[in-house]
Amino acid sequence: MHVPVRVIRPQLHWVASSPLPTKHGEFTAHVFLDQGAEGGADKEHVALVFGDIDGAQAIPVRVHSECMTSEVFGSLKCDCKEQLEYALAAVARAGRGAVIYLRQEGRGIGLTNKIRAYGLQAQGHDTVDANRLLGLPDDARKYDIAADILEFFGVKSIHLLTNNPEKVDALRGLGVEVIGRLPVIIEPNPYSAGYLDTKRRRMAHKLPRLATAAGDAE
Ligand SMILES: Nc1nc2c(ncn2[C@@H]2O[C@H](COP(=O)(O)OP(=O)(O)OP(=O)(O)O)[C@@H](O)[C@H]2O)c(=O)[nH]1
Ligand SMILES: [Zn+2]
Repeated sequence: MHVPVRVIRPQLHWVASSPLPTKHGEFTAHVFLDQGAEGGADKEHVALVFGDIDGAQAIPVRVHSECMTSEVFGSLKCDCKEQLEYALAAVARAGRGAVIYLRQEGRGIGLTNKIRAYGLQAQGHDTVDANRLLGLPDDARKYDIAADILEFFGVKSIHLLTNNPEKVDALRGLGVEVIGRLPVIIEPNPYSAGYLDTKRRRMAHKLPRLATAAGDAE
C-alpha cells in the first residue's frame, strides 16, 4: 500500500490523518512527524481539526503543550488536562477550529526534568525556581511547528485559546495572525492553586488572583 507523506519542510512531514470521534464531536486527527527534535528522537505532533479550516479566518485555535502527568495520570498539580478538554469543547462548539498538540512536555524540558522539578516543588520551591535550580530555562518551548501546521492547513487568522500572552507574542513573531486571545480559565484545586498563582505572578499569565494563598507549596 502506498502511504502518502507531505513534506512541509525538510524535517517536518504530514504523515497521517483519520476521523477521530471524541465526546466533544468528530475531529480529524493529523499527525506531523518532526525529525528535527533535539537529542535526535523523532516527535509526533498532532493537530485535531474540527470542520473545514482551509482559508479560514478568525477561528479558535489552541496550541497545547504535552502534560503526561495530568492528561494521562490525572495529576491535580496543574490545569493542563482541563484546558485541553475546554479547548476541544470550545472548538467543536464554534463549528470549526483546531487544537495543535505539541510534544513539548514540561514546558519543553522533558518528562524527566519535569519530574525532577516536581521533586523540588515538593520541597517548597515554586515552578519557576525549581526549573532554575536544575539549571534549566523557565520555559524552553518553541512554536515554529504550530505556525507551520497552521500554514499547512491554509488558516489565515486565529483567536488563540490561552492565558499566556507570551504564547500570543511568540506565534505573532512567527507570522501567525493572532486576532485575539480567548481565556482558558480553570478553577484551581488545593494542589494547583499555588502553581496557578505562580504563573500569574511570575510568568505573566492572565489568571485571576487567588482568594487565599492556601496550598501554595505547589
Ligand atoms: N517544567 C515544568 N513544566 C510544567 C509544570 N507544570 C506543568 N508543566 C508543563 O507546562 C506546559 C503547559 O504550560 P503552562 O505554563 O501550564 O501553560 P501555557 O501553555 O504556557 O499557557 P496556556 O495556553 O494558558 O495553557 C506543559 O508542557 C506541562 O507539562 C511544572 O511545574 N514545571
Ligand atoms: Zn500540566
